[in-house]
Amino acid sequence: MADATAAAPVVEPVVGPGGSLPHVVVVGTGGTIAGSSAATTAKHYEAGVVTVEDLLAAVPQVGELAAVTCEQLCQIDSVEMDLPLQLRLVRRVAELTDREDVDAVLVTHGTDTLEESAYLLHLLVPSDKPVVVVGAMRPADAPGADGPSNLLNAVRVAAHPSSRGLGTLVVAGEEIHSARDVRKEHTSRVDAFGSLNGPLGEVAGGVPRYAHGPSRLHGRASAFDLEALAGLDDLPPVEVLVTRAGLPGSIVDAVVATGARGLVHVGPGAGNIPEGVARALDRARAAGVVVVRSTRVAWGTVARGGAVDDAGHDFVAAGDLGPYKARVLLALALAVTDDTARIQEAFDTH
Ligand SMILES: NC(=O)C[C@H](N)C(=O)O
Repeated sequence: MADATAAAPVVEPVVGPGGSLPHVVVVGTGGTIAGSSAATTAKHYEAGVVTVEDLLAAVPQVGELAAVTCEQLCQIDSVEMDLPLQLRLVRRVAELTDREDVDAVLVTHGTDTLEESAYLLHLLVPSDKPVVVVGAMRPADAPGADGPSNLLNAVRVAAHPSSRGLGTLVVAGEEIHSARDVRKEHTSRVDAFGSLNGPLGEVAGGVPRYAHGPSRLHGRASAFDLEALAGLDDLPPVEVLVTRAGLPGSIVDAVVATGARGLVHVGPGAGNIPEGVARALDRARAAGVVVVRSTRVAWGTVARGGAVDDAGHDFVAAGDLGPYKARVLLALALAVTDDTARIQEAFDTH
């Protein structure tokens, strides 16, 4: 299914003596959490097959925590996610959090690009209401499927008042990560996600417990205003270019020729750049392309003026933001400005 929107209550809430339960809207986008092994013989399983209503119906315990309604924004393997669809997701979540009768929004999403969609939500949704993104590593019909328990924990997080004001949260197993810091760091294990400085908190005894809050600006406090992007169906093109030993500068020129307005360079170590590539990146910069320097190393900071003279080249240093989130932030920044000082500030604070 490519694109459908439906809203129907699927889990009858059990209303306790204290009054009504929080209203959580679950927006389905597909992924392995909605995957099925029975749906294909050509590969291990097909992602994005089971509807979000059916996913929720398999976890009746959520009815004790929240009044849940569901809608299906799309039904895809998250490898197909792109910025136009991610913008649609952000706008839909913002509309929902704006509604008085909605207390929190939960997004089910494939894990492959979950961190990029979650980061865009984190930067743009102007609300203190909890926004939670959740996926799974095993398809819904696999033995030991992790989707149902992840979904239950995600509802626990979304429905709890202590989750307010923390931006977009990613629930993986018992862990609650900030969308800004989380990354998928394993191809197949159930505990596939991690954050440089650990999760914000965990679900223990059925309750979210936070050790600390998100480190950077998000939502209403971020420099980005969703309303200012009204009318934009896409963000400016930004490419990610990985340096390997002996990469010819002509590859950089070819990428620039595609019309890229921004380039995230993924270098070894602390974002190092070979001389020939640096000359090509200088040509790109002279042509108006904004160059962000990032690293192929899993974790750590690309410090401004560290491995490279960023001021001399007029490059932007990505800090500890990985290359794929750097692409998201640069695309968003380029929708507003070409000024590299302002873009560096955005990288330092978001
Ligand atoms: N575990 C997963 O969700 C992987 C799947 N390919 C997806 O991202 O949609």
